[in-house]
Amino acid sequence: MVNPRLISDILSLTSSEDTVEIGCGIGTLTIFLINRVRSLACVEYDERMIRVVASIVRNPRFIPVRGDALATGVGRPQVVSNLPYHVTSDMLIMIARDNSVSKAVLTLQKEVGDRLVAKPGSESYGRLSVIVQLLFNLRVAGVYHPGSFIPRPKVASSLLLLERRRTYDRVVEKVEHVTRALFSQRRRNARRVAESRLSLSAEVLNRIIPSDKRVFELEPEVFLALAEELAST
Ligand SMILES: C[S@@+](CC[C@H](N)C(=O)[O-])C[C@H]1O[C@@H](n2cnc3c(N)ncnc32)[C@H](O)[C@@H]1O
Repeated sequence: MVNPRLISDILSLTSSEDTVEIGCGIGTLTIFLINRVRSLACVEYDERMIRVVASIVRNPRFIPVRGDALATGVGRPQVVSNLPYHVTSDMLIMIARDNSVSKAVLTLQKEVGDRLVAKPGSESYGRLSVIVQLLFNLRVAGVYHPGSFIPRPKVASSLLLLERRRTYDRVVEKVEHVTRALFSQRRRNARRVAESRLSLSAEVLNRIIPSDKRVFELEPEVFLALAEELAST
């Protein structure tokens, strides 16, 4: 990350609470973040990077951890990350499932950011949009040119702020199941797909799913209502 505007935008969204940075790299953001938060743990997969960052950020409030963030989880109220591109979706689901996280300040590919904030009926709307929108209030805080990074990616990036509005619980776990089942046939009539993929009665499906909607046109609350029915059976 080499764009000072992006770094300052991230810092301005970050609160002072205990924080985890996922993937600190050589510490470009970390050296500023440590002065902004009460304590900072960094989970970094690459052992060489963690050695570099540990030698640069010499502060008793800094805890460098060599590990896979998908395995360690977050376990703190705030997470800040320029997410590793190859595991962005997995990281988002991990953060969504971790109720210790109340706030996330995330840099990710613009295309993924667009998917997260997408509205029902749009091409970008999908599983991730539903799950993340049910759990968080979210907004795109900025869009950044590929030259903001070295090496330079092919695509632009977005900065997203996520603030938790709902706990991940048994019902949201069922939302994961419902969205997986229905979005496998996103353009088909939602009731027809639900009849074949969910173990719910026709009466329940007819009550919850509007007859003329296709899967990708359903509001997040419809997936939630289906999940609530499944969780109560
Ligand atoms: C996109 S780079 C961000 C580097 C730095 N924070 C910056 O913005 O310049 C992502 C970092 O995540 C690390 N990483 C990749 N997979 C990871 C994982 N599963 N857990 C923790 N760190 C990971 C990579 O080694 C890399 O340093």
